[in-house]
Amino acid sequence: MLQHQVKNHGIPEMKINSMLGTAREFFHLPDEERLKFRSTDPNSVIRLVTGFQDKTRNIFVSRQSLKFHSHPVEEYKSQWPSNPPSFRENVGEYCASVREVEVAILEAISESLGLERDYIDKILKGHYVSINYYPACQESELDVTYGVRTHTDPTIITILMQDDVPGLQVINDDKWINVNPLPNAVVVHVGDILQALSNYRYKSLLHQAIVNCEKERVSIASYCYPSDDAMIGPAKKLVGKDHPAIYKDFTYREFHESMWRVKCSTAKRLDLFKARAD
Ligand SMILES: O=C(O)CCC(=O)C(=O)O
Ligand SMILES: [Fe+2]
Repeated sequence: MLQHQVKNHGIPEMKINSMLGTAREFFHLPDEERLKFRSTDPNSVIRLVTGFQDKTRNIFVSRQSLKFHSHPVEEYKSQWPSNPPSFRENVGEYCASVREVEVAILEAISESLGLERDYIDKILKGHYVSINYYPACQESELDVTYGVRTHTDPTIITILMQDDVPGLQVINDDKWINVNPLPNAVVVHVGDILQALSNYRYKSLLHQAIVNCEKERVSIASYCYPSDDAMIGPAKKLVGKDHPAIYKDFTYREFHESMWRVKCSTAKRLDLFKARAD
């Protein structure tokens, strides 16, 4: 499994619509209201990231995103925006529902690997949300404007909810394919941590988002990640004579730290933790 759209996940349609509506409202607020959350510190509890020019490739990355910690909801809620007034309630309810889906999927993944059902739950810590907003772009900017550049997520899994505007693309046999939104479905991506932990049985997904000239687009990414001290090398049960360990043991803290320190394409991020240099 690289990526799946999952329906009947149990998140009520009403909560999905409220979440997407609140997200849109937030990004329609006046600049000064949103920019209060701007920060370049990746460790801040909440931060707004705005569009920027990637000079090395001469492209404009148009995504704006509000990124924040969200589990447990009660611990972080007071630091979330109070404008629009529905934000804390709608986002809190959505996040609590997503968490349940996340745990169920992680249990199924653990079992599919022949590990104890709670193997991944045990190292699970947080849940980090990125509310992504892609303004409609001008036709003339199409060649130079990206939504989000090609990347893999530094997560165990990511649960992505998109509105009804297409934009997400995933790689399949070296070709980009569109993941057109299905009503109320969530997209589940495998992230880098699951790739390491599963000793490459699951492979993290290369994806990107393109922009649309007719309509703005909103997506909600829920990133599920381990605690700082969690060991995220291959599970011992998945290593043997026929399956040498592809990665060494490392902590999530080491991974996270190197992610910000070492400038390399996200697809190469895990190479730093390989058991043997090829
Ligand atoms: O908006 C999308 O479809 C993709 C967003 C994404 O890849 C992310 O937030 O990591
Ligand atoms: Fe992503």
